[in-house]
Amino acid sequence: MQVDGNEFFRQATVRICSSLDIEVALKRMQQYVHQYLPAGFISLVLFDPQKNVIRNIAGKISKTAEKYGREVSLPDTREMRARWIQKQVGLEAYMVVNNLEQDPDLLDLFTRLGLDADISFIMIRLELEGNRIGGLWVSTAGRNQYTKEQAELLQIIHEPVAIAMSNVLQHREVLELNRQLTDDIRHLHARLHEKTETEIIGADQGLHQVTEMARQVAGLDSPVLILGETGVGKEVIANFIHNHSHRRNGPLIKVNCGAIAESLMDSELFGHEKGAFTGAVERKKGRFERADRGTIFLDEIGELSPQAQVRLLRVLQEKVIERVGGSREIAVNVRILSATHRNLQDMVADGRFRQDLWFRLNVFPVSIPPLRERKEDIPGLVNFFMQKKAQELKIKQPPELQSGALRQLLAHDWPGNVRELENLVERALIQYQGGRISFSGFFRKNSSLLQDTDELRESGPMPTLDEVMAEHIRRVLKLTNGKISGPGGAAEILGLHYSTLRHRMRKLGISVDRNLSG
Ligand SMILES: Nc1ncnc2c1ncn2[C@@H]1O[C@H](COP(=O)(O)OP(=O)(O)OP(=O)(O)O)[C@@H](O)[C@H]1O
Repeated sequence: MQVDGNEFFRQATVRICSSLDIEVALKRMQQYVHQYLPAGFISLVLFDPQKNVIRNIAGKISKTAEKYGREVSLPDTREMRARWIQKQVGLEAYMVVNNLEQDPDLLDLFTRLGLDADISFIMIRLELEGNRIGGLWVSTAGRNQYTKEQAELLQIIHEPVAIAMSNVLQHREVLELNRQLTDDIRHLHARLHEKTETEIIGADQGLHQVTEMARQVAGLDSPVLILGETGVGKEVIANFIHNHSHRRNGPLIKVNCGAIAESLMDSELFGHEKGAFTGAVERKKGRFERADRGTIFLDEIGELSPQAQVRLLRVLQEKVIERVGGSREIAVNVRILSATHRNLQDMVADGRFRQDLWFRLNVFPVSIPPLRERKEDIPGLVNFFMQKKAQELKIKQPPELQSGALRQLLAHDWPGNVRELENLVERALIQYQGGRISFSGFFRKNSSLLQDTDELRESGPMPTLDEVMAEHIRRVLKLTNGKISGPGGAAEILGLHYSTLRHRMRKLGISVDRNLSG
């Protein structure tokens, strides 16, 4: 068929520029080109000379190929590199392959891509400002389908196609930057609303040693492992270390390793490339990348899956991460703080936690004692939480404590540590109805005397009311060391006048050591 080159150029250019959606534009151009040469498949292939890889960015190169293919390494032979990089237009402006069997390098590439080798194709070199950016691929099934003249006809449109390809890439980059910005803003908003308390109550008392250790290590980049029961304030110490380090203006990214599904852990920590797995519709930065030039706080580190432990070890050793589905190493500059309420040493002994990872994390362990071992901190904590919670609940003036209230708090065992104390103060303030505040109601409700009905039914013959009362009074007397009246005495805790309590005790046959009674 006689073809007017100028008309071909004009019509093909109009089509490749006809839509912002490159898939639509490419399809229109394919339909036009197909009138002059077989064009079953048409695609734009990007070439990255640094990595010596190619990637399909629009259209399809065959029936079975993925639409947006992954990066594929080119065989690293001199001939192959010359084909893609040399600029001898005329010799390398296009490539016509009618029989892959005659081209071992290309055949190898096709085999690796899992593509049918029984095809013919033309690849037109695409350049922009003298640099090779990729190729226009046109292919059809069967051998010996193309002539040199057809390739030369296609070559006429290399410039408009290269410009269209460059526009697509820039447009996608803008979209990706936009998405990352939105993602970053979302994270910053989340951080703004996170509590980042830096004040350590008890820094001069029960937490003196812990605070000193945190201060010593804060300025260094060493990993710190923060140990302690749940709710003791591990996160408070992590905040303190970050805020006293040279990274304080960088991000502090918190990860609760126990709260992330195991299947998502790798992608959460290290990010993923688009298409890395079903649902990975966009590239996503992981928490390590977000923490770059800052600190990452890995809470509940004992919950990390074995795979994530291996990947974390690699970050600690090599200071690089690899996104899921990616092949590129990304350097990260991150300080690692971790915390757990578990005994990691036992977990190492049981084979549940990697010993090499434990050695790396345990460079500087800081153990926070439970609240029951530092009761001297309770008055300061109560005062702090009264102020804080009153503010949150919009109570103008936090109420004063009833005499004896503190004594009650000091007597409690605090299995839930500081968090339990914080919650108790909040509950008391919510229910506050004026006057001085007391916490006795909460402790009474928690008493084991008030078992639920099932437990009661199973616990054998029911005690009489007098027996229950007698046991409860004896417990309270034990708590107050036999003190009956006055602040913190048993009468106050039980909400009785002291003479009423004495009367009841006499009636129930409860005696008390006279030296202790008030
Ligand atoms: N020394 C402290 N000074 C001020 N607030 C504290 C202190 N210790 C704990 N808190 C408060 O108690 C609550 C629990 O503390 P935090 O979350 O740091 O405990 P954690 O040990 O990290 O808990 P978990 O084991 O559940 O992760 C938080 O609201 C925190 O602000």
